[in-house]
Amino acid sequence: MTDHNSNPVFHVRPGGALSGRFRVPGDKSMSHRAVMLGALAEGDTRVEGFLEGADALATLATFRQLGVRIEGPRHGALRIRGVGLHGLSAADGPLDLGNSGTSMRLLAGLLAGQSFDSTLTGDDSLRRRPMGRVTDPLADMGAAIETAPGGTAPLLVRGGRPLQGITYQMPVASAQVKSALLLAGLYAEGETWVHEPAPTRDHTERMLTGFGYPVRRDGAWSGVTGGGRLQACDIDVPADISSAAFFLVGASIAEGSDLVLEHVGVNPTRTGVLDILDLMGADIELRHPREVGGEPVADVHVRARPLHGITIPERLVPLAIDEFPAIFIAAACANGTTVLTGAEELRVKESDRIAVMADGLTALGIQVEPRADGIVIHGGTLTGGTVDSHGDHRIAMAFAMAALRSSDTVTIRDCRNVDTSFPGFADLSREAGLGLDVEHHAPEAP
Ligand SMILES: O=C(O)C1=C[C@@H](OP(=O)(O)O)[C@@H](O)[C@H](O)C1
Ligand SMILES: C=C(OP(=O)(O)O)C(=O)O
Repeated sequence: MTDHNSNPVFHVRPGGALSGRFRVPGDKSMSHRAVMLGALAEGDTRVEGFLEGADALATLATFRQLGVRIEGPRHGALRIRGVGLHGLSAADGPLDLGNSGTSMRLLAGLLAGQSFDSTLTGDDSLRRRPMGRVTDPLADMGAAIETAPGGTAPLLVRGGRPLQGITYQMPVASAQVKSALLLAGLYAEGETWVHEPAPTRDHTERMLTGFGYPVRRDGAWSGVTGGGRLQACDIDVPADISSAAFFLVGASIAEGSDLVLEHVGVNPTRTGVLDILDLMGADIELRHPREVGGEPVADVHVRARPLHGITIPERLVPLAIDEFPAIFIAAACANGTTVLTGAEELRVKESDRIAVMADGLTALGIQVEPRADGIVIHGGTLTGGTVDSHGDHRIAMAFAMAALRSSDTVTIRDCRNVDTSFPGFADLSREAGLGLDVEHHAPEAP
């Protein structure tokens, strides 16, 4: 377990290979939604495979503050005593969502439909991220949400406002915006329809359907009608493909690697990383494809194979949006040049993932050309060196895998947030063959 009073530094020895068969922790997107929809349902919802990482735990703590009784998590199992769509009660203080953009944006929509006020806040990173993308369309529905100057958190979500359904075409392909509007739509008069400019993860739509709430889907449109009910159900959360991605890349780049990742969620709105690695020449095979609770799942077998640079098709960007830090490491180890465009969203994640990855790759001797909406990465030889993750969990884990191909130790600073999405990453990756040591640092005085 990570010591939350310290800011760990990873030291990763060069070389090695990854092998074994294991299951990475539960899907973060589905874990958030399981708690939210379970809380709003009538009856008890049992969840298995819940992600016990800080982001999903922030959502869970929020619903406890909103008066929902939740037992667990115990080894990924939860029992949520649903209170029904209108059964939440006002929290006794601000809701602190830590590092989690998904929690804040989805809750902005859900809480806009309540009879009471709520304040949503988070850490420094979350308080820098754009919230206007949800508060503007929610205002069109009749919500009253106050933001800090610049449209950032803290958000004061006023309750007791009647909401009306809207028809909204999203300017960015965002599952968080789509989900926020659909959740507000549960409380709105009439129909709420959201159009996505490119396919984004559809866990909200699938899970609402699993809870017996009708969702209409028509091409790029998703729609709900307010005033229905959610019926409790059982949810089996698969392993998170976004966490699996570090091992897919690590095993692809490290000669001699051979890994099986079990029970991975392979919803087609999430498998861009598999398509991109396939285009780069990776050896990845899906075994025993099956459907679990309305979500496709498979065991993923990966073996090392030389990769080559590619121009990443823009249509794959939203389908791999969280996997780019790992994909950039694959590109750095590939023969030739990889070009990414159409990915300006990476600049407003937990960190500016284009700038922070470009700096880290440069520090490890790789030639890169960052662009406003992407990056060009020239595959080369990784030296050792020190990189700063800027508190971004995915950047820390991506650079840990880079050491498999570096000539000297890779040191990664500011790894405290790895626990947000992947508790146990250090131990699991060590068991798989990574030479990772964790050094704990006391936090700096404010
Ligand atoms: O809906 C979700 O669970 C998520 C959607 C994506 O964000 P955007 O909707 O901002 O693209 C993704 O980056 C995030 O990690 C999780
Ligand atoms: C972008 C991410 O999460 P969130 O937006 O929920 O902070 C992520 O996990 O990579």
